Amino acid sequence: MPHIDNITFVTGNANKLREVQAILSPAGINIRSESLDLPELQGTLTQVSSEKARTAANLLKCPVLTEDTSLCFTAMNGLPGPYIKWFMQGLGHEGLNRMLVGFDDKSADAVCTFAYCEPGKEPVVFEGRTRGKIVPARGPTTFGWDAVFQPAGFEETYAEMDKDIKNTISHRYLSLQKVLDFLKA
Ligand SMILES: O=c1nc[nH]c2c1ncn2[C@H]1C[C@H](O)[C@@H](COP(=O)(O)OP(=O)(O)OP(=O)(O)O)O1
Ligand SMILES: [Mg+2]
Repeated sequence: MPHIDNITFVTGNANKLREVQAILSPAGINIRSESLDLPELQGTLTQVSSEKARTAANLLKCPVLTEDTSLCFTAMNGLPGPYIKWFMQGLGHEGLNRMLVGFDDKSADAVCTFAYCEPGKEPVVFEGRTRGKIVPARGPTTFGWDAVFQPAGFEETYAEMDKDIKNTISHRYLSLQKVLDFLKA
């Protein structure tokens, strides 16, 4: 099992990379990274994520970490899920809210699915989930759907929160803790 310093985190999303670095830095970890927008298969959260890692490991020929992020509306049986990127791009914050007009249940799960893979081996998947609800956009609109997701137990959206708070309760934080436990074991 390689040390985390010898694993490359592959993502095309600079905001994700920034958060991963911020979550890992208190532990003194400085992860390598590679900016690549990998092709993504359709399927369950686990399938999308593990195939992304397999592709990255085969491309870069080294141990990799990738992650896929989903936003799962309870009223829609978990959709848009891993397809949130395209819904966000096509509909924007207002459209995401409009999707839930007609449903009383505005709850949603933010899910981060990390996958670790060594070339030629099977990917290992780690899931982190933060429960919350979809609200009209509040706060800076710098990162994806942060402005419309209000985590349960908080009055602020992810976008309004201090980054230090988001990074200790987020789907990404929870998933990354599982990755660290796996790498330590
Ligand atoms: O904490 C987050 N807060 C708000 N929005 C977020 C978050 N994390 C990902 N996002 C957005 C980015 C993309 O629109 C979609 C996930 O798609 P996803 O394929 O995982 O991300 P991506 O294509 O931007 O980067 P990557 O190269 O790692 O696949 O949700
Ligand atoms: Mg992607």
